[in-house]
Amino acid sequence: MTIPQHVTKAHATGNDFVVYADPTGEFEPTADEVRFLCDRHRGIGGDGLIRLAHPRAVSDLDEAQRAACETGGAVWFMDYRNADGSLAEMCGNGTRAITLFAMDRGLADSGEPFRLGTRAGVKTLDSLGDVEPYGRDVLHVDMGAWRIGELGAYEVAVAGASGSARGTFVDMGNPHVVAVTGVDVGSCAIGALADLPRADLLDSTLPDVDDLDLTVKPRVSPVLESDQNVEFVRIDAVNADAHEGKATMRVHERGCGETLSCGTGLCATAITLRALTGVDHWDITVRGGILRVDVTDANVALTGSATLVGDIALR
Ligand SMILES: N[C@@H](CCC[C@H](N)C(=O)O)C(=O)O
Repeated sequence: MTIPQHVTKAHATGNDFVVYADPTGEFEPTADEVRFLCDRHRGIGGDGLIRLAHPRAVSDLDEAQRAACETGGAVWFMDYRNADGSLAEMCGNGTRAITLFAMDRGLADSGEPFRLGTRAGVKTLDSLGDVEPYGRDVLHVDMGAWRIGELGAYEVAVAGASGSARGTFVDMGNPHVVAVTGVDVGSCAIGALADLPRADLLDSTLPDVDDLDLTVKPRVSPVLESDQNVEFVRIDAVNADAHEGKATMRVHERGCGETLSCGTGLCATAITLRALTGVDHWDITVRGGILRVDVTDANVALTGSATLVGDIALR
């Protein structure tokens, strides 16, 4: 085994992880070990596995990535693996879960900003305590720079549903395609999807977000070589004067399937909604809770809770 005997189960708004600290760098997991630990029937169960290690102990990093950690003041690195054993560049919810874990283990100071290395650069986290409506142990993450592709350049289809939606590519360090599938006409100044300024690019004939079957991987065309995470979004409310909006999102993640929450997916969602509506601040409901996303031209910030569930001694 290249995993330690003691691991911890954690989650951040229902996006769940097996986590452990590896200060000596001797526990880099194999893909088989990740699949075993994340297996919900034969293992502990998780959408992914996170090893907290020093950058020099993460074998896939190149010198430039290690140097970026040093320059950015990141002593610790989030080595993230999807449940299927694949590596991912970034995990927004994972940054909060592993930072809470680091604070709990005395590896990070909850009164100070924590700089965490990731394959998508150094992220800075601040602990906010309990904050309504986001929950307990809320952390704010500066997720850094983002990039959006042409609006509606992809077609997204879902198993068992007729119709399709237009999807927009967003690079959050990891790849996302965001499909806006509807507007709650009751609570929006916008009357319908068709009233959005770029409606011609977004016309959706998919059912409501709540009615989609995401047990099967959605089809995205043209195909992305990187594969992708896919978000399905309903706009629930827009207050253009206050620059605030509310939305509901569901996600099918690359490397594990539907999850209750996806931090990078929430950021990709808010970035796409901002491009459509001009609104910068979004409260987004996912199956695992409510999170806040604040977007500027330069960066995007994610705010949400994290939870340590328990410590497990492996046999
Ligand atoms: N759940 C994560 C994203 C995890 C990685 C993703 N599945 C990928 O392969 O890109 C998040 O909270 O961002």
